[in-house]
Amino acid sequence: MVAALRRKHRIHASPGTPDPVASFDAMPQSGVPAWLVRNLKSLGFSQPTPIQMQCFPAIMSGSHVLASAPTGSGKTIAFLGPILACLGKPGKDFARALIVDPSRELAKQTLDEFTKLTVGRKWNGRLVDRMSGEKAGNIRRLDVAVCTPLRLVQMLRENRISLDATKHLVFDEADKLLDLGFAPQIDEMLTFCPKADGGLMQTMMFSATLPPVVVDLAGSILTSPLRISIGDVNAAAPDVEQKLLFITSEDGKLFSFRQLLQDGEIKPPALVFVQSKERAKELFGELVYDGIFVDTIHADRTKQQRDNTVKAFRAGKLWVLVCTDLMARGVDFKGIGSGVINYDFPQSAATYIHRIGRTGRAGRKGKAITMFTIDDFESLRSIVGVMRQSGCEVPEWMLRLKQRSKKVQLAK
Ligand SMILES: Nc1ncnc2c1ncn2[C@@H]1O[C@H](COP(=O)(O)OP(=O)(O)OP(=O)(O)O)[C@@H](O)[C@H]1O
Repeated sequence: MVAALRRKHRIHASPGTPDPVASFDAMPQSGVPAWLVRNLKSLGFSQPTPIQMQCFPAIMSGSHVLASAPTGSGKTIAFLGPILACLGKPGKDFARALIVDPSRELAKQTLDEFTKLTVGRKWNGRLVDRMSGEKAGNIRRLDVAVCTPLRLVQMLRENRISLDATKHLVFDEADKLLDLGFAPQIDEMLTFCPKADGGLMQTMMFSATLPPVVVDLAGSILTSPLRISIGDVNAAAPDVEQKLLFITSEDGKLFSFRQLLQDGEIKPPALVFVQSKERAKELFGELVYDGIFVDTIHADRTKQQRDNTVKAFRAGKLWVLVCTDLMARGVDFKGIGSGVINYDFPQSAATYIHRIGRTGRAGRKGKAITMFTIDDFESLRSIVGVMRQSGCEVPEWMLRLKQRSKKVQLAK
């Protein structure tokens, strides 16, 4: 029966992983508090997603966990839920569980999910950022702390907070946190974590993409982790229709984008990814004069501006949100149906998977359009690989372009 359940939901688990739970109703028998199951159901969820089925018992067993599942498949609750079950009830210590997210937007969203899960109960959760850091010495009780690496390390370095009471640690979007941009901060933060029996407290890593090099790296941080994956590893979410759009020159992108909007190919709200903050500012400047309700999110915008923009987009007050890869990871916008546009070509298959994963979430259908020019030919192959793996037909003309790309490369 367990094997059949795993097969049905494409759950892969390393030997020794406890049996998955098939339904919310079965959860109390395996120690999940009744109030938590009630709250899960009152969110309108009829059954746990596959990653939740497997992660509740795996995390509640106390093991370290390395887990991957498609974008939008409910990974946040897959770690928050069992952590709350392990913590049992609100406590008196600081940061009993610590969730590390690569962006402030994602950290805030994780906290929102915590708030929904614990509604009606006296749990404490908060974003541990610079502001709360100033007051951090006064915060005694904190069940779940959510943070970004930079702020966390700053506060640890300045001895304003301590992780001595932390029992559960989650690296959300683990491959992003372990890549070059964040690795020094993660290394440093790990030196502040108390060790037991030579290892870290229960540590868990989650992402939709875990390339082999990250799995190796994770192996040096985690102790005998249970390895859990749903479906194909490093694949796009199954409910996203993926399209490629060839644009003859960079200048043609804006015209094509306007055309896509006009033809209804892109239906607002739309999330438009560009490569840099300069590109974001440039495109925003163009679209704002078209009378489109547009805004932008990139690293140069203040915290307040970013928060307001996310709020406005969520409330349906913006049609188009132009953003950098800052928004590629984890962010959950419910209304995006046919509106993820890669205006600038993603630099890696992982970035592509996460960007287009902003749509087609939680069982809803989605559509993503990726523009490319002759300058992107060299990167095309890995994205076409992801599309093929998802069962997309790669048109004949694309295959011809790939041949041309070889010539282009040779000509260089
Ligand atoms: N059991 C469930 N049934 C239906 N919807 C769910 C369930 N669990 C979570 N969701 C919803 O699914 C959406 C996606 O969840 P979440 O953001 O956790 O995805 P994710 O797997 O972390 O995605 P990403 O890899 O992009 O970060 C959220 O809106 C969440 O509330």
